[in-house]
Amino acid sequence: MASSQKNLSDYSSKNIQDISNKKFAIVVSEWNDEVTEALYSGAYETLINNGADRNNIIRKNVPGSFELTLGAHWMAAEEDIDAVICLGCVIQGETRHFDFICDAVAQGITHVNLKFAKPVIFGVLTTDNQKQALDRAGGKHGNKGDEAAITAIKMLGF
Ligand SMILES: Nc1c(NC[C@H](O)[C@H](O)[C@H](O)CO)[nH]c(=O)[nH]c1=O
Ligand SMILES: CC(=O)[C@@H](O)COP(=O)(O)O
Repeated sequence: MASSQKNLSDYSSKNIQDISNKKFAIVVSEWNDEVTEALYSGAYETLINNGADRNNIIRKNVPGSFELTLGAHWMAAEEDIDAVICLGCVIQGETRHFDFICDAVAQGITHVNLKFAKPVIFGVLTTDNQKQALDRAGGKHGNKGDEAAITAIKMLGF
């Protein structure tokens, strides 16, 4: 279902467990930072609004989305981290570089989930242009950062 049919910020708070003692790492790509900062704000506020302690939210930056995998690996390896949220924005350019980055990040983050058996959330926008990205970073289609945070919370209640 396209984001135009299901707002990224619409979620049910039913079955949300107590996360006051859960520790979250948010790894944020610096590429397209107008978008990724909006994603971070959404994720952070959604964690707080659902009961997370602000002292239990750690932010780490990486240069680009390709580096999200290693950043997520380092954070997931920390014993006291319960979940990792990866936030990035990959926008199509003139070449196939977009395809390689998107595939590498999706595969890489999947691997970190399985290696550490911890929720490592793929909060990465992969868009044709900046407008699509802004629409999904607090615009008309909601905020993928909200979605990523709720996904982390729900996985902790698995
Ligand atoms: N073009 C985008 C990039 N490119 C940079 C890569 O993510 C990576 O940092 C570089 O290849 C060095 O390893 N990154 C994004 O996050 N978004 C883009 O649109
Ligand atoms: C996703 C990218 O790496 C892309 O923005 C780079 O642009 P280009 O494909 O024009 O080199």
